[in-house]
Amino acid sequence: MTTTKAPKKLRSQEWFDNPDNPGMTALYLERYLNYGLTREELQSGKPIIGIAQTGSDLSPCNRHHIELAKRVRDGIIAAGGIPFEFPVHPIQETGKRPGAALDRNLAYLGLVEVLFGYPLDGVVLTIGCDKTTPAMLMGAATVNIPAIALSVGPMLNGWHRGERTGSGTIVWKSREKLSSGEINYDEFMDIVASSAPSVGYCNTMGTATTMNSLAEALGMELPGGAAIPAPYRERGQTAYDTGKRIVDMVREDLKPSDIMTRAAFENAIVINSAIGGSTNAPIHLNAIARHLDIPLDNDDWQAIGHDVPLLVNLQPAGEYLGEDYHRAGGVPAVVAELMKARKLPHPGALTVNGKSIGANCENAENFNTDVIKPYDAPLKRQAGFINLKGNLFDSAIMKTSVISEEFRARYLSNPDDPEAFEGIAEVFDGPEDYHHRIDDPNLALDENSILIMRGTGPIGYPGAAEVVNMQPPAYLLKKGIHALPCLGDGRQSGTSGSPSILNASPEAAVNGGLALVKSGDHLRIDLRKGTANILIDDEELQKRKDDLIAAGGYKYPASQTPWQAIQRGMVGQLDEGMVLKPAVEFQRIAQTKGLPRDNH
Ligand SMILES: CC(C)(O)[C@@H](O)C(=O)O
Repeated sequence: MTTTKAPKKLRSQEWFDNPDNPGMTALYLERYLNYGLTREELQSGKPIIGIAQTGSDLSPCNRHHIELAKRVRDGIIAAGGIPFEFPVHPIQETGKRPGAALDRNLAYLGLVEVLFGYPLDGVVLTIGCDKTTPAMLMGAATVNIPAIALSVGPMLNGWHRGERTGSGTIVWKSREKLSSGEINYDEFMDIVASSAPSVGYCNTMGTATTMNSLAEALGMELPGGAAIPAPYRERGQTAYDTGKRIVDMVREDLKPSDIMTRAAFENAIVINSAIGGSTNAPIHLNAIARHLDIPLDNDDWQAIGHDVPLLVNLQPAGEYLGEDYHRAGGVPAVVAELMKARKLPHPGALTVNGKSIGANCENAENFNTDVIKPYDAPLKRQAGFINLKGNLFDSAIMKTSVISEEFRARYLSNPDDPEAFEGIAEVFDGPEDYHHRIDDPNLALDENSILIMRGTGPIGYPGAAEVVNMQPPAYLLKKGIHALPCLGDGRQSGTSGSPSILNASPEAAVNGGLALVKSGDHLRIDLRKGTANILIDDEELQKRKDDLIAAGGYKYPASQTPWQAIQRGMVGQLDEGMVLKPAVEFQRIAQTKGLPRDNH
């Protein structure tokens, strides 16, 4: 499928070439002429292309975009456009406290104001670190001017003593060894540093590689663009091609709403299961969809994604890392495997290059079937998410592809009650409480314990922190118990191999079911039925709720910054994408709200 649309007056010309209002036109033009740009350039109908720059010294995962933007500029100029690079509020997953997710909606708001308020005809979205990708796609969806995403790419593979060390995943594995005394603090630091050997984002299938792969799956990146490691030659070349392509997209008036359709989201859900994508993906894709007025929820993730097998053998669900993923063929090779099995739901979905995802990928070669498994010989069958419900919450996600053999044998193998387990709750109010008490022998935790982390959702821990993957106490680790069931209203790193029950909505901070659980309560989780319940009767549960509300509701720490307070007042829950409620009413503003008014 290709797109050809009649040329229309460029948006930027309303600023730069409006003879009906010479005063304003002169004012809009004069300062931009100071860059050495000529009137001829700005008034001849050349598309003005924004480069939304997410790289900075505060955001190491995206910092390489500062280099790549040079090649994007070259591409834009080569295709007859004019590049205008501008900064985006930095979001660094590993650096920002109390959590980078708090800033996703802030960066989104900033991008919307820039795209709407300046003379831009199209935009290159420089994506990478976890939240930069959804923030940019949400902004592009809202303003709906032609947009194309460029990944910064993963870091090179990490190595330590001849073994691959993957971002994040090695932290969770090695902290167990540190706790049980197998390695010391310095060794721990060296092992973790080895996993971050170059520019780029996490080299595992963490949230960054997931979200960049899904940006490609949604059709918003050039084919093959997600997996190229940041330092590779092809990365700069893709940057150049991306710059060239956005100019033509403006000429074709190919907009995010033409590409990110319900069909594209359904493709992305299937591809997410096949790559073993992060539990953060439903949050962000549900959010992007909301900004496009496309219905999408966690029931869709289970219905469309659960039966899809795991094909990509990357950590944390598998063994390899980002360079291997790229060399095996990246997203196009995964899509080709799905297509051969007729499991890509919508091969006809349009992508930024003007062709369908099916046309782009059907002949893509899989160069390493140990890294990208054929559909009929997957790493795991039925590897998508389960959407659990019950009196504990209305929705919480469990990633089945990271359920280990040890976990399955201990919790999910009772022949009389397959896929279900019961346990006794130990409740922690936030990560501080967990760190303070987990090794206390008086808790007497054992394999029947279920660890609960609450107060960590979008309101309780503003933005919802990645704190739910809790390791067992040292005394259980030493006995060989590497994972207890974990459950929480916060999130978990996409690099974690723990099969936690995450993103529970509504959260404790709005007096959801988790606020009512007490340590010692019996819980029942049934993966086949998709249920998670406290085993107490409804009357007792209602009484606990009444008592909690009478006592003023679940308590959480006060806001520490203005944005924390503002967002807390208007943010939704994780199952609905943690979006700002008023913001979703502003879908497609460039089409529905006209142009902004003149400023003088
Ligand atoms: C590893 C991080 C920082 O936790 C994140 O990038 C993720 O994968 O979720």
